[in-house]
Amino acid sequence: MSYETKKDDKVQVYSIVEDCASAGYRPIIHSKELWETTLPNAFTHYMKKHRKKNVKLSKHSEGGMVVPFEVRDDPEKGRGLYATADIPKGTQVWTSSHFHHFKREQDFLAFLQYLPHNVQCDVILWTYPEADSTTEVAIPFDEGVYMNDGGPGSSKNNVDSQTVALRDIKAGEELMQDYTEFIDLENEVKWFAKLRQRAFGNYTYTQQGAPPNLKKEENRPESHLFEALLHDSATVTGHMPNEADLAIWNVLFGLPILLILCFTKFKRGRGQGLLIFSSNKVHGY
Ligand SMILES: C[S@@+](CC[C@H](N)C(=O)[O-])C[C@H]1O[C@@H](n2cnc3c(N)ncnc32)[C@H](O)[C@@H]1O
Repeated sequence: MSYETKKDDKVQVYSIVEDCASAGYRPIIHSKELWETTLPNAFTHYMKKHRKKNVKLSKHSEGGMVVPFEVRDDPEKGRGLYATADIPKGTQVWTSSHFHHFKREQDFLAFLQYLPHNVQCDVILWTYPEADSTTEVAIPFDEGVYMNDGGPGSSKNNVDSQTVALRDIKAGEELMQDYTEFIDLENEVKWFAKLRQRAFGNYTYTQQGAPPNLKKEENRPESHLFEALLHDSATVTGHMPNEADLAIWNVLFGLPILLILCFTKFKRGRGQGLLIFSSNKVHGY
């Protein structure tokens, strides 16, 4: 869908998704490719073309989550971060080497242009308004974006606003923050609130809770096979199904089926084509 905004009194039209909550957006557990390639590439393209600057982004290995963790999909909260080892109180759990800020709507929209729609929805979900600014929003390009909110003042919060463990955290516990410590719910960045509203309707940070398609499996219309893969094998970091895994699945299962179908079709036909030719050879014609 198109999204119009004004820059220097000229109307600019961007192709930005506006209907993530209803249009079948699938919140998948992403492979490392998203953090290491897709998002950095989109950002460097945007900087080069729109800000006329070349940027050199820090390597993914230089920051982000710095404790052992896995990403799991919770039916209520969507994706979340879980400790896979005990974390002592006072440990830094995340560092901010991949943090990006956008002050202007047109910059954020220009950046989104370089992303597929599904990822645009994720980026809009993960971006948040800076607490001490009325114009600026921020997003890290790493798995830190999966950290959920434990609620204001709740004992579920075990990570503080500086991303330090507030108490000893046991392996298996979800890592949670109090969003109100770094998001100013009273003074949301207006241009971003509008964009988020267009993408997710009324499901905002102020109404705690995930958008319906984050919450319920049955609202995710696409492939059950992929969903099953996510749940069965994707919870441990480093063992998530990525594009390469899916390509192997396609070759393993798709190719034999395709060959059988082609073979049957050609055999019923007039005996032409590569498959019959090789089958002729096999049978010694
Ligand atoms: C930074 S993202 C966190 C990761 C997110 N769960 C996901 O699947 O990508 C923030 C969004 O997660 C959801 N969320 C965070 N904490 C939640 C909670 N305690 N209960 C329900 N939804 C929550 C809300 O939709 C929020 O806007």
